[in-house]
Amino acid sequence: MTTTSFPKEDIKVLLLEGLAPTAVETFRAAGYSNIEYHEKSLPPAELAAAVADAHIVGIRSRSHLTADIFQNSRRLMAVGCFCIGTNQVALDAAQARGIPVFNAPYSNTRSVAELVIAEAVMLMRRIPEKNMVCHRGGWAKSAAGSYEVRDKVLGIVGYGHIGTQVGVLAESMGMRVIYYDIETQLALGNARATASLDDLLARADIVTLHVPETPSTRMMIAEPQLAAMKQDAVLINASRGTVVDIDALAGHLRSKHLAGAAIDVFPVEPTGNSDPFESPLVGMDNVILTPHIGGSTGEAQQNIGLEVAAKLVRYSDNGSTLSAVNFPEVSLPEHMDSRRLLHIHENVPGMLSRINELFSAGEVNVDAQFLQTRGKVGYVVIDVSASEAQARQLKDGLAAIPGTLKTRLLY
Ligand SMILES: NC(=O)C1=CN([C@@H]2O[C@H](COP(=O)(O)OP(=O)(O)OC[C@H]3O[C@@H](n4cnc5c(N)ncnc54)[C@H](O)[C@@H]3O)[C@@H](O)[C@H]2O)C=CC1
Ligand SMILES: O=C(O)CCC(=O)C(=O)O
Repeated sequence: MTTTSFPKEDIKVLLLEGLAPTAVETFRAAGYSNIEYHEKSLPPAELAAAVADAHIVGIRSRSHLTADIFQNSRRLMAVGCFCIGTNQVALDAAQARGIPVFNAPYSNTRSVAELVIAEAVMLMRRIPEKNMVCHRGGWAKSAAGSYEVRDKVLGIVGYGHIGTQVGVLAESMGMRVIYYDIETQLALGNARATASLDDLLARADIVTLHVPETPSTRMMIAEPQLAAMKQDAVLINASRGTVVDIDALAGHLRSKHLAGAAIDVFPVEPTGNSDPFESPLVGMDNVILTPHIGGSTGEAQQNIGLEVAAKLVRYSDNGSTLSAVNFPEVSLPEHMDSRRLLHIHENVPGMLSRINELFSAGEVNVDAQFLQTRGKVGYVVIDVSASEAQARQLKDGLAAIPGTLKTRLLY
């Protein structure tokens, strides 16, 4: 009674970007054997073709799933972002095709926060420059420009899951934490909200960015904001590359207005480890450059693999969409004694009555019904006591309702 409407071995799972083995194991343990696994992201044309052939797709931050890809991927049922950010996915286009997108909103939070704290210490001690001098066979033993982080002001831009973790860790080391967020956020410990971004930039010795990529955060730290930072302050960006004007940052580092930076994310990132990396910051001794590894720890990747794969399996097996980022959220009980029909449709008036007419005309007993809408999409789940043939007939009937985006039958 828990198999999906077509055999699980026919459900093609495409996993890109070297997802942790826990992801593959979770699919296999749930009976999904048709798994195509890639260590890297794919070039755009290959990606489009591979996604068009898949029912379930798992990616990280490098694979850009565009509106065109969704338009041409008729089999696609669900997408899993095995990370926090979902800016690489055209979420509205996915929604319009009836495709839920899941992510792992917390699994790598701690990993990013730890890296940021480590970088704050390294930058305040001017370790990047000293490290380079040693590598070149020199010796730069000096306390000039080196400071403890204790009692320094840490300015956190974006006080969400990661920002708050960074703040808690920083306070435990004696830093004074201030933050700026567009939403009113509960201050943890002794952290204090600032009145504005400019206020934060004028007061912080260390500025760290933890905002998502959105229109409001694009180039949020550009020339005027960099100019507003304190002399000898340092900047850490482990959010998204589009948040900082990287050329302007290079200028402020070169002129020694800013003492250093640690940058993990870039406006354009290589698609794989064999591709070249280019940035105006390359070769600058006062900059720590890392290849988007804020969330790349064993712990984070294992947990993300389990979490997102489990969400995809649950949706495929049971229809639950809890924590989908673009889709009506429904947490469903198991349906051991019923057959379950899923109907994803355009969110227009009268849809539910058309669905119900179909069931009363068919004289089928409805055991349970769940409805949720979000944006332009509605999602109805109906459990029925019906034979397989009756259920298939109902599925065909549902598919014929104008405005239907997708239907599925779970046994
Ligand atoms: N470097 C890496 O490997 C990783 C990077 N990230 C990035 O970090 C970002 C933040 O992650 P979380 O803290 O989990 O997200 P979150 O959603 O919990 O927090 C983001 C915060 O930023 C605030 N915000 C949004 N727009 C803003 C604006 N214009 N000005 C000020 N605040 C604004 C939000 O209100 C929210 O409080 C993710 O969206 C992702 O892009 C996440 C994980 C790993
Ligand atoms: O590890 C990754 O591929 C992406 C991490 C990240 O940026 C995120 O979780 O948003």
